Amino acid sequence: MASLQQVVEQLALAAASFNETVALNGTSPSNTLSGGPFKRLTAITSMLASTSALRDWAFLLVIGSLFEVARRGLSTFWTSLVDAFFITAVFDEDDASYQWILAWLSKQPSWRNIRYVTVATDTVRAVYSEEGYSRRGSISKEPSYMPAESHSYTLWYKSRWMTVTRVSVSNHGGWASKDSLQLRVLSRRQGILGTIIEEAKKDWLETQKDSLTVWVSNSDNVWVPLARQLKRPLSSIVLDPGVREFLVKDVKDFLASKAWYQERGIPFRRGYLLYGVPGSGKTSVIQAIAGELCLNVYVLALSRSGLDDSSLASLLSSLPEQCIVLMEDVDAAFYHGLSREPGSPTATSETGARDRRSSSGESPGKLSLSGILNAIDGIAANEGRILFATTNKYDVLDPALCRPGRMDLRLQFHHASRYQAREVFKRFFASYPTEVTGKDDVAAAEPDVDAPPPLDLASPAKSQGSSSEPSEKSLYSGLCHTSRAPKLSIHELSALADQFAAGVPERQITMAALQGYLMTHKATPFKAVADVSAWVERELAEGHH
Ligand SMILES: Nc1ncnc2c1ncn2[C@@H]1O[C@H](COP(=O)(O)OP(=O)(O)OP(=O)(O)O)[C@@H](O)[C@H]1O
Repeated sequence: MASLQQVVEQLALAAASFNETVALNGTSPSNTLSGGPFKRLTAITSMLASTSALRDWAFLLVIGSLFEVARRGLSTFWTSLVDAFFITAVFDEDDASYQWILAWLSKQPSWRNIRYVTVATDTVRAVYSEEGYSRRGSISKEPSYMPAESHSYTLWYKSRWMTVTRVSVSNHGGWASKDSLQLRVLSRRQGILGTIIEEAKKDWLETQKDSLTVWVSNSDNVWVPLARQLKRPLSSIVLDPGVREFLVKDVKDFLASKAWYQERGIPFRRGYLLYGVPGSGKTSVIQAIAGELCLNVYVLALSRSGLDDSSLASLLSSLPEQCIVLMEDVDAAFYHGLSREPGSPTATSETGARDRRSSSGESPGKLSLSGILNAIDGIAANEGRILFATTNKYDVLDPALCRPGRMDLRLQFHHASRYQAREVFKRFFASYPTEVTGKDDVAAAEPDVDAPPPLDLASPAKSQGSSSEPSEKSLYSGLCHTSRAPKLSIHELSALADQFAAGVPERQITMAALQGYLMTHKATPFKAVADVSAWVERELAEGHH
């Protein structure tokens, strides 16, 4: 060890005189090679190479190696100990089980006592308690507590000790990060994990019962949740008689027929093409069906730049077993210069589409028609999915896309019929929350506990004409419009709805436009009826339809 000390001293001396020489002479180190510092360096080198110094180096090496071996041994021992006594599970953010575990955690009594959390208020990540849904049916942004990043929590579950750690791993050079939850339960029985996951899934479904999650694919071609939406009641969709019921029955039948499909060797998939005028309810009916059947919606934008044949196939094959895939405006892909074969020149596009795209600076997609067709019904396409495609331009679509097996059911949506106009009016001004039920008067309607006492406008004689409607001033009285609007009996409502429908020409106005018009008369049904003809004239003159 003495020689080591000498080496250190020599090094210090050499460094000091080296600095001195450079500072005084302003010479570069190469100029000093023949001077004192060089001699000292030579002395150090020979000392380092001497037998005693080598012995000391070897000694240090052995000590260091022993320490490292001991450290690794301890770490392996700890890992085996943990493996022997703990069950460890990792839940990745990309997987549905991640959300289940978050929902489950929020319900654990010991979770309420944690003292360091990340607060989430966005509707996708946050795990809402039952109270998170306000009584009026909207998703309130109540904060929920998520595990903080890189922090470990200790919990007790069924008298078992467990830890929860949220880890965030960054990728793409730190631009993106991916979360995972690590659960470690002190137990030798693996069944405990199954119990937790079962319970977590149940809790999650419970929090989801009034809402559905909309997923989109991100630039990495991975499904990510975009939004949680309250379910839209099916009854809010007004189509011609029987159409809505037919569609829902068909989807339900499909979901219940897995064995039937298997027995006959038919791929268990079904595709629906809803086409027709914009604003006729295509998207709305899909949303309502998803809510009715508790299916999440996976939105696939074929015109998204960066989407190519292989990523489309992998996205469609990584869907959960029962879900709705929504390809909105499926014509957009064709319009934007879709090629028939991978790498071939555009075959189905309108002339000049590619030029338009390059001049607009849009990045060229590598999606081909055969890629889309393969993704929809190829060998890798997953089972049990329901595909809904919508378009306003049926003629642009390639017939191969529309054939049965890909689009099993094609449904055309039109401008509003008089029937639809009547029904949408009834829905708008019914003073009870559900569908028009045939109840005779408002007294039979369910009481609205939040509303102030109803206005006394029930008598038809009194309610004729604008005098029965709330005055202009009352429109801004601060009451919600449902309490400002006159409470109409079922007979009054029917009569008004008939008058309204008579003012709407058959199949010339869209449902969206009708809805927009009624929105401007939320509290004034009589005025809505009185002004409808004039409004229709204006709409048609302006060529909106
Ligand atoms: N049949 C309908 N019943 C009830 N509401 C409707 C109906 N059609 C349209 N609406 C209303 O009009 C608006 C637009 O409807 P939606 O987006 O479903 O139409 P769309 O046919 O999908 O239009 P686009 O082709 O432009 O996407 C929504 O707010 C919806 O509530």
